[in-house]
Amino acid sequence: MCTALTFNAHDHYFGRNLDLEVSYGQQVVVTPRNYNFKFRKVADLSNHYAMIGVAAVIDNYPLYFDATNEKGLSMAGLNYPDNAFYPDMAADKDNITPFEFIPWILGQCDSVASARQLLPKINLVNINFSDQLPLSPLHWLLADQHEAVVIESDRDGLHVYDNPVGVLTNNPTFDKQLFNLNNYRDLSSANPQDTFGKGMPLTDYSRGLGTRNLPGGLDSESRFVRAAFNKANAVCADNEEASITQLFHIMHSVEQQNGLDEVAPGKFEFTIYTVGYNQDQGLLYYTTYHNNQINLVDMNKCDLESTDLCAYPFIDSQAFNKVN
Ligand SMILES: C[C@H](CCC(=O)NCCS(=O)(=O)O)[C@H]1CC[C@H]2[C@@H]3[C@H](O)C[C@@H]4C[C@H](O)CC[C@]4(C)[C@H]3C[C@H](O)[C@]12C
Repeated sequence: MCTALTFNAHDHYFGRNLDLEVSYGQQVVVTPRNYNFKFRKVADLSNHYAMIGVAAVIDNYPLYFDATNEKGLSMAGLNYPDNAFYPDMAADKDNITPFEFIPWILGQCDSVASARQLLPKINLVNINFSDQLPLSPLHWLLADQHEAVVIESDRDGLHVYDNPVGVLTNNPTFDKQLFNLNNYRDLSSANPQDTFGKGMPLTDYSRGLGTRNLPGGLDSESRFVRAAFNKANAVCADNEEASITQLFHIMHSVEQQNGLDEVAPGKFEFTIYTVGYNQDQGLLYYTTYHNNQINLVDMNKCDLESTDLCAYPFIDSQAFNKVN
């Protein structure tokens, strides 16, 4: 499972946890403006917006899991099993494969508003990257500094949902996830009033009672509610360090600890990495499961006019700050 969300604080931020039991050799990858993006069924994009993100690079092609472009538009693909449906070719549409979707949108759009112009023309066509890397059942969170949408390709077509909470996890469909928040309207960062009933005075015995019914599970509905609540109530000082620190606290509040989510006998899904993008400055911050230190990659330190990908392997081991 995975979680992605937007967070507005000192600047505008976009976070994503990748929860999985296997690695695809992903790394931080900057695609400069003149890298030639090949597409299976539409014309190449030889000049496009530069982007930074997490990708598996296969045959010099960046298979992005999540990314942000130089205009601050961010996008992440999250698992959407049993619901995602990718149709056959459609003659009257732009036939984009699911693995090309992030480059197609981030390469050409500077905002959600401009992506809204392209989305109705897109058919997410059922073409594999390769036999070894078959189609992934995904849905996507797409966000700029001002708004977020969720894109789901279901049996009945492509849905673009406005996302007022700026959060996405996995199943069920996004409209159901959003409706489910109504069941939690009593949650509060303040201790609740005693409304239990007459003749039964109850004690305010602990701080935090307003969050007692916040779901704690790792399932996708619980993480959706927890991420939405934690984000909506987050406070932090108005600077970059405090904003990034707070974003990573929110992301880690829905992370998967190794050992808690068994997906096959003796095999556990866990939060392999957490990324936090500063959308205004082209920065990618990350932690990995084995490295709590927040690491920073700045896309502007790569030659953004180049034709070649610029890749940085994850630093995936713990560095203790030795005090004595
Ligand atoms: C599985 C990943 C999503 C994380 C997630 O939601 N996991 C939870 C699993 S579950 O719900 O609990 O079953 C997704 C996110 C991005 C995906 C990758 C990207 O789409 C890029 C390529 C696309 C290729 O078609 C398949 C390999 C792949 C490299 C994908 C493998 C996998 O499907 C990834 C890594």
